[in-house]
Amino acid sequence: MKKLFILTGASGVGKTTVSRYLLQKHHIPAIITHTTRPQRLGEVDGVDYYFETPTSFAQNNYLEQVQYAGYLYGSSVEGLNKSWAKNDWVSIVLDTAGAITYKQHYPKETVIIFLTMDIKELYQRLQLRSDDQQALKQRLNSPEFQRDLHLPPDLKNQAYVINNDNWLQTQKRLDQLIQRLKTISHHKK
Ligand SMILES: Nc1nc2c(ncn2[C@@H]2O[C@H](COP(=O)(O)OP(=O)(O)O)[C@@H](O)[C@H]2O)c(=O)[nH]1
Ligand SMILES: Nc1ncnc2c1ncn2[C@@H]1O[C@H](COP(=O)(O)OP(=O)(O)O)[C@@H](O)[C@H]1O
Repeated sequence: MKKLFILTGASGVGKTTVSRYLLQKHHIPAIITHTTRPQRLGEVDGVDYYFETPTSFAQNNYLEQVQYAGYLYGSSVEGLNKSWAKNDWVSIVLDTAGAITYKQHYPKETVIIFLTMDIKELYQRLQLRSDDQQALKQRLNSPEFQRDLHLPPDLKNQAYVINNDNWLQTQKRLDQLIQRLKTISHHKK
């Protein structure tokens, strides 16, 4: 059965790290989404995101799109269907608004993983990752960042909440979850 793992939570909480782990350890590839945010050092166009100008962003056809800390982000049905054509289990990194939209569109297929972590540690991680203090400040103050620190009421009892303070523990939780879902889908066959 097809599955879509949605990795969500505030900036810096570990969504991208988890998505890479799901690929490396469990062969679950991530769907690439589109954004107008400037490329960060080390990010690759067509790998981390499709980096767009506001004009090119508007030309795509999105299942959903959001604004996050001043930039646009969007994901397409085409991207999902292309990924599902190659792999039954795929992942996507979304803000919580996107996670809610996907849950409504694909209630049976979505598995939502909401990541949390100690807030002080989160600020430190973001400081370490950021090369632009002004951009970081804008992000931390954005209503979207503040909103995504907590599980939204619409996702209550709909998400696996994983604390990512400790990477070894996170890997263990993810492995257990994947194993459980594999067992369930095996019994359904
Ligand atoms: N709804 C939605 N959110 C997205 C999409 N692409 C990325 N995001 C989310 O947008 C937010 C900002 O992403 P980014 O600028 O890469 O910052 P990060 O959270 O620090 O990695 C994160 O919560 C991403 O999960 C998308 O296509 N749709
Ligand atoms: N459990 C962890 N312990 C320590 N550092 C972590 C952990 N998980 C992620 N990181 C680091 O924190 C930073 C933010 O993680 P990232 O996956 O980019 O978050 P997000 O995609 O949610 O913004 C990265 O530098 C990453 O290497």
